[in-house]
Amino acid sequence: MNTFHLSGYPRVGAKRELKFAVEAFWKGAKSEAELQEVAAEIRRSNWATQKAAGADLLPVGDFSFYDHVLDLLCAVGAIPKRFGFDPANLTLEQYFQLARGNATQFAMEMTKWFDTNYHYIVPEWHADTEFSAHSARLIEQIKEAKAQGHDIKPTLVGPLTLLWLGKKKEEFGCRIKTLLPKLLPVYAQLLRELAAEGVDWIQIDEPILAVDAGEAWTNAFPEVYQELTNTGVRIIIGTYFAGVSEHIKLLSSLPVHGVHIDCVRDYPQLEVFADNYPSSKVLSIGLVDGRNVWKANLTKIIDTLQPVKEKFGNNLWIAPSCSLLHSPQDLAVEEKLDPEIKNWMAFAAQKLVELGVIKQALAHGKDSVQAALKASDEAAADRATNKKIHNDAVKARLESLPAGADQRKSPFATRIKAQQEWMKLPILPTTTIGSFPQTAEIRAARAAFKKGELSAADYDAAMKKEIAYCVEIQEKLQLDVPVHGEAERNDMVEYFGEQLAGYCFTQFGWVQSYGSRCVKPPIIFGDVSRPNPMTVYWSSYAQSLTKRPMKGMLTGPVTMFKWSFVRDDVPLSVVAKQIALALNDEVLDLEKAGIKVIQIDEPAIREAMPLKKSQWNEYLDWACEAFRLSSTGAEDSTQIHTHMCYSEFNDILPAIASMDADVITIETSRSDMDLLTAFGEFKYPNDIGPGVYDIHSPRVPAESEIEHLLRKAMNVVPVERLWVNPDCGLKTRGWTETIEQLEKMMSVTKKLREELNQAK
Ligand SMILES: CN1c2c(nc(N)[nH]c2=O)NC[C@@H]1CNc1ccc(C(=O)N[C@@H](CCC(=O)N[C@@H](CCC(=O)N[C@@H](CCC(=O)O)C(=O)O)C(=O)O)C(=O)O)cc1
Ligand SMILES: N[C@@H](CCS)C(=O)O
Ligand SMILES: [Zn+2]
Repeated sequence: MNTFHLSGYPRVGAKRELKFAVEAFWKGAKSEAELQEVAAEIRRSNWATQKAAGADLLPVGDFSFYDHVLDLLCAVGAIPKRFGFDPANLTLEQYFQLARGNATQFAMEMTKWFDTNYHYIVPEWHADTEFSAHSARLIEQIKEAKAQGHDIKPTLVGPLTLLWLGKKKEEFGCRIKTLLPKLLPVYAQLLRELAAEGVDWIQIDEPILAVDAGEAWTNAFPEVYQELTNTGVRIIIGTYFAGVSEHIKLLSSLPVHGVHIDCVRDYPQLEVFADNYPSSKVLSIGLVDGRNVWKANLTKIIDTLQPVKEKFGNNLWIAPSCSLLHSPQDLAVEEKLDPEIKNWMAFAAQKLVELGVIKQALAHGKDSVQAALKASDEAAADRATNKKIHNDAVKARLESLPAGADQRKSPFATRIKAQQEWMKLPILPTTTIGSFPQTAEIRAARAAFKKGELSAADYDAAMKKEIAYCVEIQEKLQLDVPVHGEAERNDMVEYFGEQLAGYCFTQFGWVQSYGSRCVKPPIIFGDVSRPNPMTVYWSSYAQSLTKRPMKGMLTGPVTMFKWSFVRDDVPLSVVAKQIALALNDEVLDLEKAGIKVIQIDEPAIREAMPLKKSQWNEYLDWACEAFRLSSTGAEDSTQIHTHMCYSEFNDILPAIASMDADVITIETSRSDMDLLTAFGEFKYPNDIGPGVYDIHSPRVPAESEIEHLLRKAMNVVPVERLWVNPDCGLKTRGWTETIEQLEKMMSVTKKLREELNQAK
């Protein structure tokens, strides 16, 4: 029999039960015991669903109250010393403080998990970081699963990937030389403790094999896996998100018991591994997409796997391409999706059923799953030809774009003069990134409106009241370029997805973004266009409340597709450019309505980069072209902003410059403006607004901290090109701290303006 296994499942609960329980615990409205009960019920229900679908080895270690990388750091005792916590006696309260900060300590940093919209907690590495094994939490969950009658396979991020993911907090040379000798025995100790608990198989994920991590990292694999294999557990190495064919020799020679490969992201590697990986070891093949919502083509998958089975026998295992953490949980609860489109989809629960069918077909032949294959074939055929997907006008518009259609009318030097003429901004102009606090009242009003308990007129009035308050606050603060605050938006991507043709959206398709925060990515199923203006109404209303130039706010084409589930029948470049043209309609309508400062956010431009460097240039060419297309045709005097956050941008500065936004605002405060230094050295040509404080914390920075960052910025960017703004949007903040933070930002700006004016 071919083992059906998986490495992870959505953990927030089908209706986000964990999110609500964790947030209640933080507020003191739920005890730890009550929170643990909710968590145990989620695990129980997840395992039961997996077992019912036919899974043979169920994951343990995929559940987390905040983040599984943070859990692993706790298990290997590598929590930052600055918190002063004892890793052997870490409480749940302290665990959350690591992730969220406390009165004296900043939260640990978080960043994107490879090319996903999931954020992990970044390990903090010092030369003197110490490690110690703490397996109790994992062992409790192993016992829990076994008590429920399950065969299990715990999954952990591997030691090399863990080291690679972390950030050196001071320069101490090579992490492999300094830290690996300390981590490895502890990691091995952890495995020995699991072996003593009766664990037979463990999956150790080393996704760094799929990125270009470099030779030093790959060279370390043999010694590490020799040591870990000596612990008595059987190891399958997990890889995903890109191919690992280039490491076939290394992977074949490691003394482990198997490997998992993602054949959705890299189909050709299936043949490479089928032909070259030793059949005495387990080859786990992921052909069911863990990163998207489309049904698998079951007939094709079974036909592909059959010859592999002939060579590998029971050593062929089947699994989703990666952890299902990145999938929405259950399509069955969706009541409002167009039934035809819904029939093309599979969420995590349905993907398990698909794997169950594949397993059955491999064991008993295709005839034994005839009905399931017929349904799968019909869905695939319908999706390939359905008219809902195709819009000839959209295709024709894209195909007939003239050469240079992506260029503004004049170069930046001319445009900025036309903009300065009417904007008359002071030196060091101030702005924010767009969103203001999404309060419980705003969310409740929207929930009531969606349920039909609040009329459209009352919802409209409630949002206008929020916008008016937001503008009034910015007037008082004397922010030079105000925003409307995005109160009417559930999310910066979903909001637009709801209004664009070619997109559909779910009621419950939540995916964890970080900690208790989730997003509900909309789904691009066909050609995208904009039937009606999307933001003009709200931006015009906001502009009517102030004489200052109101900044309109759109989400850019790359971020729109990257934070959506995307159709997989056309290249991403086509999807991005279709969205760009839809956004371009909006830009021109905003301009007509008198909104002449327009921000097109692209926070996902870095995360959308292919994991393999060899594919970067091709991606950057079309991604930057798509961005430029979205503002094409705008007048010189219209000022286009863009915004980026959450990522390192140093290595793509020329591409960012080629986007040719008049102003870019970027997250820089958490790296103490290091990123900006790169912008300065590169001589970024247009205006730039480096974030002067971190918006992820309610902490109000001291004026001296903001001044330090702003002075650093003034040293690397010509002062006439420099803007002042926070790092990112303020939607996760409360009003009290927001106002205090912005007051500090304004006060420092005014002080420096005076200084600059006196120096003239
Ligand atoms: C900038 N970020 C974003 C990313 N991806 C996106 N798609 N969007 C982003 O903004 N990736 C990188 C970062 C990640 N950062 C964040 C920050 C904050 C959140 C967040 O707050 N998420 C919310 C859900 C947001 C939402 O869609 N809200 C809806 C539904 C509100 C809701 O929960 N309603 C309740 C009832 C409420 C009530 O009655 O009071 C319900 O439906 O049950 C809305 O506003 O309408 C979260 O709470 O997790 C995410 C990523
Ligand atoms: N305009 C968005 C950008 C977030 S990256 C906001 O302010 O929330
Ligand atoms: Zn941002």
